[in-house]
Amino acid sequence: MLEISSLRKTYGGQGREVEAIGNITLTVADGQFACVVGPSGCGKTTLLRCLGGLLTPTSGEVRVNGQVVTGPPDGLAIVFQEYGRSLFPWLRVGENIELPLKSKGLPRAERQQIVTDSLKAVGLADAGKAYPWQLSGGMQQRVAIARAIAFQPKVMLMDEPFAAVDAQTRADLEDLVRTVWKRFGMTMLFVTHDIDEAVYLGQRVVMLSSSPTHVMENLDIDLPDDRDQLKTRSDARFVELRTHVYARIQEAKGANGQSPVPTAP
Ligand SMILES: Nc1ncnc2c1ncn2[C@@H]1O[C@H](COP(=O)(O)OP(=O)(O)OP(=O)(O)O)[C@@H](O)[C@H]1O
Repeated sequence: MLEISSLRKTYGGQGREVEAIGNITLTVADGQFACVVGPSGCGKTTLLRCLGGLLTPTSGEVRVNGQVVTGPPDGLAIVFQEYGRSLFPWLRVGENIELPLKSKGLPRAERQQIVTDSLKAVGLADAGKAYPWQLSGGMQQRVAIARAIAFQPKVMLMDEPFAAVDAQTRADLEDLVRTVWKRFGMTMLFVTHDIDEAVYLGQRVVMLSSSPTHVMENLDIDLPDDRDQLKTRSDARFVELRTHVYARIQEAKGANGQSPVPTAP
């Protein structure tokens, strides 16, 4: 469970203060898949960093599984956009996944089993001995997801994880994330720029306003649970939902003086 209460975050320094988050209140229930969208610079990454205990809120409170976040919380994993920077190039894929497990104090045999299972879960059963740089971008992001799964998190945060991969790989990874979420039942908060991706993946889409950032709308995604890249995306309800989200984000951009895209989606 994620509970964000009146969260405000400003960055300061050298006489210039930036209000990254104005006032966000948001709850994500256990096991829910929520996607967050909003105009560029509205504080999505800042929000995830506060949840992950990597940044201290200026005011307000963030709780993960009932505990106030004051540092990286137990049972929480984050997958970042820059897989190239999040994997250690001098460690093999299996060692990358095993590393955080060492801090859990698990015996070696158990760690190895978890590494094998996690790689299998992301379709990379044979990649354990490779180095990350020997793999494609999409495969490296699978490794980053495998590492997060291996940690058996109750909560998974994903920050634009597929922004740097090609469209076909992106579609495969989206389906992988849905499969992993269903299999492991974690609470998922997924930040994306891509409105279609948010509607395709989520049970709910949280729309953030532009600065001063607040939750503009919480939209339930009432699409069937079984999602399919072709069928779901051509479903009339999918088109309706993504059009609604698109219009709201354009509105938010307009309100902030950013020029909205002139044509309808
Ligand atoms: N370390 C920092 N120091 C100062 N300002 C920062 C810092 N990090 C982010 N900001 C500012 O805070 C605001 C929110 O940034 P953030 O990266 O959280 O937004 P975002 O919604 O994730 O952006 P995007 O959609 O473009 O990735 C921006 O104005 C940004 O310039």
